[in-house]
Amino acid sequence: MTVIEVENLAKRYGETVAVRDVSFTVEAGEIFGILGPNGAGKTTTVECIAGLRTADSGRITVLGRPAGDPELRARIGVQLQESELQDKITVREALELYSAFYPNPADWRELAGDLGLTAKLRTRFGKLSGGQKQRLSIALALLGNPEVAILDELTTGLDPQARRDTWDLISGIRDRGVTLLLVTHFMEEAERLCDRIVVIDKGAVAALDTPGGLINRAGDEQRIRFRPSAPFADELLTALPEVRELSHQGPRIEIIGSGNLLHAVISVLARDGIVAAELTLEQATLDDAFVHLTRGE
Ligand SMILES: Nc1ncnc2c1ncn2[C@@H]1O[C@H](COP(=O)(O)OP(=O)(O)OP(=O)(O)O)[C@@H](O)[C@H]1O
Repeated sequence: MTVIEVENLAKRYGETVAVRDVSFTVEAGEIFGILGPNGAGKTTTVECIAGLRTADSGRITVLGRPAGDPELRARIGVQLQESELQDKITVREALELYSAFYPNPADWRELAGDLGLTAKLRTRFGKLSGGQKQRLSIALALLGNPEVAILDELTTGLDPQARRDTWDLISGIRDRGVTLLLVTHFMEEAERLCDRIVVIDKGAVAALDTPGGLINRAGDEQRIRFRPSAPFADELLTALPEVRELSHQGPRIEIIGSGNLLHAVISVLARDGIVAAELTLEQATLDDAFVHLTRGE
């Protein structure tokens, strides 16, 4: 079932074209990522989906209704960038206050427990750490028991451990049947969490694929480095169809190639009783794919 449908979305602020032409669909139960460089139009896109901004043209439906429909308010949970609360409000007060906005709120105590906030219920917002603030804003986005949650840059500013904890949390939210739309700058995050990713660049869709599919577009090039246990003739390896380049770097050898490169190289060396010590293999990453897709004009 399609949960979010965006068709030819366009939005400008005065002279600035924030979104030129964006289309994609999100299916029920997916974790769908929006990736793109600064100013690409990601936040504008999700704000239009959440009904917080009106599109200039194009069509957006969420759960079969037009974006902005009042009926959607309780069915979409939104955690947006810079959703700062007042410094003096306590965690408990914020949770109670937001609960009152919804007809069928989740049990805020349970949510606070799931998000590791129980010990902080009496703490004022201004005294929370970055990670705790982030977890509270996720809790507030989930208070209404939404069917769709929109999370914008949810782990920006978090340390690596807090980021990993948040990833586990997001997977847990999906397991409850919530469809998730994530805006992120972190490739590793997108790769780990998202079923599919749309890359937006300069207000338009640059690519839409699974993380693996995007990586494949960056090319199949691989780089192997190792120290051979005994000298051998370069031709032994350069004759392989998988090998494109071979170079010597002191005692180490670097090979660039594609296909089943590692297996081909190791098999040939093994035949001559040569061991490849200190072996490393580099493959294209989502970072490479991102740069490849959004590079220059
Ligand atoms: N309220 C606004 N008024 C005027 N221009 C805006 C406004 N909001 C965004 N813009 C401009 O629209 C463009 C797209 O901004 P948007 O915030 O949607 O991009 P983004 O991809 O979310 O960027 P970032 O990754 O930096 O958050 C940018 O050029 C931005 O400066």
